[in-house]
Amino acid sequence: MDDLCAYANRPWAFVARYLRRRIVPHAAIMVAVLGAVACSVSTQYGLKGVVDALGKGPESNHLIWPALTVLICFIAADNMLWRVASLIASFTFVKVTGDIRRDLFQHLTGHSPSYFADRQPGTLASRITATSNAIFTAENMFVWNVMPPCAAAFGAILYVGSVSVPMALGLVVICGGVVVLMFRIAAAGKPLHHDFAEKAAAVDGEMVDLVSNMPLVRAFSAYKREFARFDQTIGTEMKARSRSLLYLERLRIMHALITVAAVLGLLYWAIQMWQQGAATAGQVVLVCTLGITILAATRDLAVALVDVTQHTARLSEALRTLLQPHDLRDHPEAKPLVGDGARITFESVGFNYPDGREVFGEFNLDIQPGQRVGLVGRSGGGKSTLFTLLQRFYDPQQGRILIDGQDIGRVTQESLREAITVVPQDISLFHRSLRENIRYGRPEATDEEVWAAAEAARCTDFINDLPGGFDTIVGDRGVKLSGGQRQRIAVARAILKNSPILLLDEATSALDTESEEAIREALGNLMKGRTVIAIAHRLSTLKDFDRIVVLDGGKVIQDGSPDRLVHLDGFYRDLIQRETIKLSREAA
Ligand SMILES: Nc1ncnc2c1ncn2[C@@H]1O[C@H](COP(=O)(O)OP(=O)(O)OP(=O)(O)O)[C@@H](O)[C@H]1O
Repeated sequence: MDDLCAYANRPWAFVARYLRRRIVPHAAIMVAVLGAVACSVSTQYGLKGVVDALGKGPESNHLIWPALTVLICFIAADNMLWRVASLIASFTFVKVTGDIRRDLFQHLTGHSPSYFADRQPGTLASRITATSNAIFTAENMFVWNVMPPCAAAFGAILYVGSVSVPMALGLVVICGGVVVLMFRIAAAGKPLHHDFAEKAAAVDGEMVDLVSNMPLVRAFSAYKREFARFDQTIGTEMKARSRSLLYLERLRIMHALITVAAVLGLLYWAIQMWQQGAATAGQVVLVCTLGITILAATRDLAVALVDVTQHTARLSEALRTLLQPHDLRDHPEAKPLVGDGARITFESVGFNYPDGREVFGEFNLDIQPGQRVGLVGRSGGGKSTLFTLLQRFYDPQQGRILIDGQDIGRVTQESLREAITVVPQDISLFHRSLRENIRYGRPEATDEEVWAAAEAARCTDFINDLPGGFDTIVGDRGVKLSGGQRQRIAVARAILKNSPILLLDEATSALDTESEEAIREALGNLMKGRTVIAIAHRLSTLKDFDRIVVLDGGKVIQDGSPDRLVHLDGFYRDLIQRETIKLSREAA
């Protein structure tokens, strides 16, 4: 796939890319439509033949039947060609929408967390749909509403030329002038259409944000507040939409006035020619019907043109947002990471978030293969940032991060992510079955392997109690499971992934003793034989580690084995004392 970002500001080139991919059916549609239009315009010429034959009186019977046959053939071919075109279009246009959605979705998944942090997920999803819908509508409009009137007007002008060349030339000038004028006025309305496109995307984003936070809205009884806020967002979008539509309507009215005047002029001219004996009655009828064709054609063209302008605005807005370059790309010479025990080294790392907030100045940390390191420290100390840097969600501005001696900025992102498993605090589960959620760790795992991972993660007891067992659907983000159960599913998924490095962000929420015991055992199984860095909150977890690192303000302020640190004044001893007091209070 060529780089989609090149199309961020070229909506028409983007559309052309997908037309080229399916060039043969598109060409077939065009040929069929143009053929149908030619037949449709020729129908009026056939009608002229019939009128002229009738004008010669009842004795010209031999002229009427051939003229009628020609007319009927044109009508039949016209209808048949339309059906052929619409049959091919019904699968070609749909396939184009599939191609577009697939490519945009693939590009979207390559963005870094900072891209997603700055945007609402709902607006991104809706922009993908809006883009494919806009192109689907534009394709349909072009083929059914723009091309036929243009071709019909062209054919009609040719036939008018057969009656009077100056009349046909006059029509060319008028039609050309009208189209140029419409284009220019339509282009001037672009800011209004762009404004509407942005507001429409905001409504989608707000709606998804609201739906995904429904439990929060319910808990705070915030329906009225949220409804008022949503009402306001919709109100703003409706105003923008009305402004955009009114502009288009003004354009149509202006067009209607010009074309009515032009056709009246044409008729007057034809009647004058008839009065002077320079045209037959059939030719006057021909000019009359062709004039109406041209009127209808330029009106349809104008309507389609302005609608396409509005769709183009939505398309450009969506492409500008979606097709931003990926800020984390593989280095041109990136090689897959070669595992060798999983030693992790932070070497003079300096890092600021994109908003300029500095987290690490000159950070150094060396973790030996197979070592279990507990990260502790005050909130905001940089523990989670250390995880994001190790997964290369951001690149440090200074220094290097190495795994087994290889700079993570120089290895492929895929091999890096394969080497690291993360069990986050906020567990994400898909709205799929338990089996699929666990198997997510390794899609090719057999049922037996999935079950063994579930057993090692102490999941099987509760899975057996569920009505659907392993095939139970866990609900949106796993709402049908308890916090402890969700964690154990995440552990099973991580066991199945079986990567040499484990990053663990321990949940802070209190668990009952039984759950805590089950999770401790599950984590114990998961940590075996891996290099582990865990953001740890519980005393029971910390005692299993080889080393504790205390982070504060992006610096290591304590580093050593739990046994050593417990005897030194400092954050770790305070933490142990605080938790011991808490536990003894709870026991009392
Ligand atoms: N995406 C982000 N953009 C900008 N600043 C951020 C971002 N994420 C974190 N920060 C800032 O970076 C600093 C370190 O945050 P980090 O989440 O690493 O701390 P932490 O030690 O994990 O805290 P906690 O224990 O509360 O989770 C904080 O000041 C935080 O506000």
